Amino acid sequence: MQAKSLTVSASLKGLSGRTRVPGDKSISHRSLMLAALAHGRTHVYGLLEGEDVLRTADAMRALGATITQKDDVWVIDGRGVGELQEPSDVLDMGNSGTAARLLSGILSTHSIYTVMTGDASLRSRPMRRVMDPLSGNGAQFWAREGGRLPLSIRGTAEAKPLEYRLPIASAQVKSAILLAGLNAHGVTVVEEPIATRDHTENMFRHFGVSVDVSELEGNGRRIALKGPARLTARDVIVPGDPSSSAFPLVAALLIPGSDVLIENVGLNPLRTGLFTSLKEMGADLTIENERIEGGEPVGDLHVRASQLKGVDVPPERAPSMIDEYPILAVACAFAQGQSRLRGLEELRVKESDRLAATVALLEANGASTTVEGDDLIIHGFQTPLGGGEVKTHMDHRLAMSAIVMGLAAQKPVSVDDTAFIETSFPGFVDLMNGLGAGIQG
Ligand SMILES: O=C(O)C1=C[C@@H](OP(=O)(O)O)[C@@H](O)[C@H](O)C1
Ligand SMILES: C=C(OP(=O)(O)O)C(=O)O
Repeated sequence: MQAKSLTVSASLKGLSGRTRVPGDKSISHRSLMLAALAHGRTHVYGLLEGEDVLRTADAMRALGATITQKDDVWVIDGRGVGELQEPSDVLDMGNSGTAARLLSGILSTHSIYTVMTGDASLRSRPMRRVMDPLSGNGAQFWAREGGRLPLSIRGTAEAKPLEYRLPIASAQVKSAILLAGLNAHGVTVVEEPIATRDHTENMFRHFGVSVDVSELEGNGRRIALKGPARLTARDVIVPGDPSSSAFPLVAALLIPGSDVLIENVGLNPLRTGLFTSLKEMGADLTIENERIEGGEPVGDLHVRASQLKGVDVPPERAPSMIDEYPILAVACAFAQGQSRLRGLEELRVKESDRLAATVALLEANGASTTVEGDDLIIHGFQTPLGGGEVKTHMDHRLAMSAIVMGLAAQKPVSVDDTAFIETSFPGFVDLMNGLGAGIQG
């Protein structure tokens, strides 16, 4: 991707109007993968056409599914579980951890040989978290030192069902094992000590696969499914991505005079930790027009500029807002008093080391932070100076967080590379300018 730097100055007026963010990234990846594994034709409405999801679409095509696009409807003719074809070339998953990890699960129970790679960021991310458990079903994996891509997989059609307790809270690992279970012979069981986003489980049911979910002590879950399973094509409506809504939402909270409505945002309770945390900070945020669409709760977020106060976010909330910490940290920098964001160890293995990069973003702009173990402490400043140069390390969420910092800080913020915003939020700058942000360039 060609680097694209940007310097962002304070918005001269409050943000206002109505807007819609692009489709949910997690649901978009899964809709393409499940549709490719289903019998029949699936239409997907509202698919996120971001680079990460386009990589999944290319991979599913290379594996034999027919995928076409007509206006904003995606049409997928599936092949059935166990029927994916061996691709003739390497699969390039770009910047997407979700694509690489979920696909590893699917490929482990197909008797084909595949090689997966990605960009420099993805090639630095850990894959052992899926390779190790998936090897238990009889598949073979080869990766670089440290379990890094490129990764080769020799899958098996005689897969044993896995029983696995997640050592980390990760919806990607859970989903990889469940996807492998679709073509294993017997009952696959995953236990998670803390519930993570359940889009895979919900979408399995939508495609006609029965999934048994029971609550475990604390906030955990046990998920079981019997293979081999048959998926029947079903149309999918993708809601707006709550993780993308976070950026215009926090910008509107921080820019004085703002009043914005973000319509049609997914409100799955395992994704809404940011909204809870912002409300605890005193955000004027209300959810309107709540309804169920395509099997997921959705609603409109009405947000007005607010003076925020510091917050203490407990570690058990992390899975429900895991991608929102950089932008929450920006909000905390503008709050009155101290904030403590707890249990952030997983941030170190995202597109970048997001804990280190978030600290650098805040410090470069005059906010003061401390890291204690896996906790990030932010000493609120009301209106940080800005004026910093932010390095985004191929990480879309850092780029958008830095832009929001620039829109609300006293001095312009320069961002080394905003190109990776295309992975999850195409049209981000235009959308913000449509609300009056006045971002130049
Ligand atoms: O399952 C998913 O769609 C995702 C799970 C999360 O990753 P982890 O499972 O690594 O926490 C999240 O960070 C990612 O953006 C999307
Ligand atoms: C962590 C993220 O995505 P992925 O793991 O799919 O690269 C993200 O979108 O913030």
